Amino acid sequence: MSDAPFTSLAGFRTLLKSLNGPDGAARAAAEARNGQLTKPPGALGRLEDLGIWYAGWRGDARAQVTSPQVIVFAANHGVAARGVSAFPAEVTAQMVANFRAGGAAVNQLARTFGARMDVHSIELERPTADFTTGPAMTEAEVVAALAIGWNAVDPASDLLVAGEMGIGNTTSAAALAHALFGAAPTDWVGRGTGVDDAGLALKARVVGEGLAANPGAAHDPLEALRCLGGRELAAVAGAIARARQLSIPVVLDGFICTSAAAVLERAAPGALDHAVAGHVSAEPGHPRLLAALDKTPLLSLGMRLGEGSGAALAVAVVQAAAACLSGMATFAEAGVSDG
Ligand SMILES: O=C(O)c1ccc[n+]([C@@H]2O[C@H](COP(=O)([O-])O)[C@@H](O)[C@H]2O)c1
Ligand SMILES: Cc1cc2nc[nH]c2cc1C
Repeated sequence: MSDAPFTSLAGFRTLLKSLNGPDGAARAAAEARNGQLTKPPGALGRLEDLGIWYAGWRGDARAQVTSPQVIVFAANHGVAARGVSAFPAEVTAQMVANFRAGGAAVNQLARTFGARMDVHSIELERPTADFTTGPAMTEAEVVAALAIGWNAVDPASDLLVAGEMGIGNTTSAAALAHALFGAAPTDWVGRGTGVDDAGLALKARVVGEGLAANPGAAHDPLEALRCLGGRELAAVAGAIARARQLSIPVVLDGFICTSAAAVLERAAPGALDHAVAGHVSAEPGHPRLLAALDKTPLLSLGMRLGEGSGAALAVAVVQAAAACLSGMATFAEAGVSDG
């Protein structure tokens, strides 16, 4: 645990502008090693780029993924009272209990790939304000949530998944994406947990109302997070920023996680260079968001659960990429004739 080195959005913005890059020497060594491994050049496809990317950020040409961390941040949204979800807001707290008991999908995925899992429930009894009537959070509230995410990252971990749980948060994520990237509200809304056609139309109206009620959100990504986001989205953003400071690569999850991450990239271009898209969600705004961020997902399995599940599954792909790059023999070592 650490005390977050910011106490205001201005402080967080300053920090984002001074982020570290990957280790160029380790990356170059990984590239050179990849070129000598016992396979035709490029035969491991994207796994090769992924392994080199991971090695560069870890500062070790033979880095392996041995201590991944999955964190699930949960919070409640005032906008849920507008009827934008197929499920009642109580489900957020009920799912937190399920995460803690080990019964959710993400628990099984984290365990399958040897990841530590932590759950941070953020003031569930105090939902954010309904963003169609004004800002969802005060500056103190959004900074506190960013700090919860920042402090949740284990410095000893070597890969991070920041998941989320919050009934109503696909509407918040759509509003955030709309503020960050423009386009129409209908381009960003989807069925979330399963709303019907009327629910989908309501979500688009609510997103439009959110921008109208918070005009400053369109001009400043961190202000967009404060006005349209939620505590779990801010915590996801804080955790991803902290991972960057610790040189811990990140696997992004679905639509909500990616919208929170997008705040960082819009506030400081390059702020997501240490992150890969774990999967593309069935939520229709997600492929659009990934395209805007120039990220190609590792997996496309039609998942739309959130809670870090798609990213936890993609941890296996990053583990595999790092294992090949670090563990394979070179042509010289194996006595295999090269081409
Ligand atoms: O990750 C995704 O792309 C995703 C897509 C749809 C729904 N979810 C999850 O479902 C919840 C939000 O859905 P909703 O309908 O309440 O806005 C929240 O807990 C998310 O984790 C997540
Ligand atoms: C049951 C349920 C589980 C979830 N996990 C993440 N978001 C969720 C939303 C619902 C409704």
